[in-house]
Amino acid sequence: MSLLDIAPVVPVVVIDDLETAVPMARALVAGGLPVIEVTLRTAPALKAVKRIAAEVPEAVIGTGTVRTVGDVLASVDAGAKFLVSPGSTPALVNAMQASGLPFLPGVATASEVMALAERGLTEMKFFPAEAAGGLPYLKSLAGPLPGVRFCPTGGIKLATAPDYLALPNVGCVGGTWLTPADALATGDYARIEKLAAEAAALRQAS
Ligand SMILES: O=C(O)C(=O)C[C@H](O)[C@H](O)COP(=O)(O)O
Repeated sequence: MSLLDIAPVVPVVVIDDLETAVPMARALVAGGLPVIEVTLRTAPALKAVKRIAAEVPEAVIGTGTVRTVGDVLASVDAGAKFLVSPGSTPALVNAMQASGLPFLPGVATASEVMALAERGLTEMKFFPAEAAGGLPYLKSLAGPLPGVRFCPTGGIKLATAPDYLALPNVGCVGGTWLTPADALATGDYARIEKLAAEAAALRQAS
């Protein structure tokens, strides 16, 4: 099954404390969101991926903020099941393709989408979704660029996700709202599970 079709929302998580990784992943899975993107923006990120991969087998754990060939190799090494990048350089896309993992290269323009389509790629991250034009922009891409589907991410919340999910060229959306920093800091995993459950219910609602 495509990465875009497993769950309506992909939580984008920033791990500051390694100890939060496993209980956080369990809460997201329990709420109904098994696809989890750990951003490589913090020191414990790769260790967090490794732990989640080992201890939460129901999670489909991947890395985000993948910017370099080194990030790709380190992600594979940590046990990531997919890769997400904010943008797409030829060297990075080559490395992501060579990894053999599913991946969502970041795009924000029609030309970027077309460059990836020339490589046979049909699933991408639209980033930064709201800032780059949001719903009307994605709607405008659907006509001239059929066959490409997106995971818009950046500025999307529970309230705005349904409109994105209703677009024919959107498979799922990504966002950080599922794992608020204060909930992680205080160990409020029940709140994270509740946020995940609300988001997981969007597929039926949309
Ligand atoms: O660094 C990356 O590659 C990312 O994944 C960036 C995230 O997609 C955004 O930071 C989403 O953040 P929100 O707008 O809070 O939902």
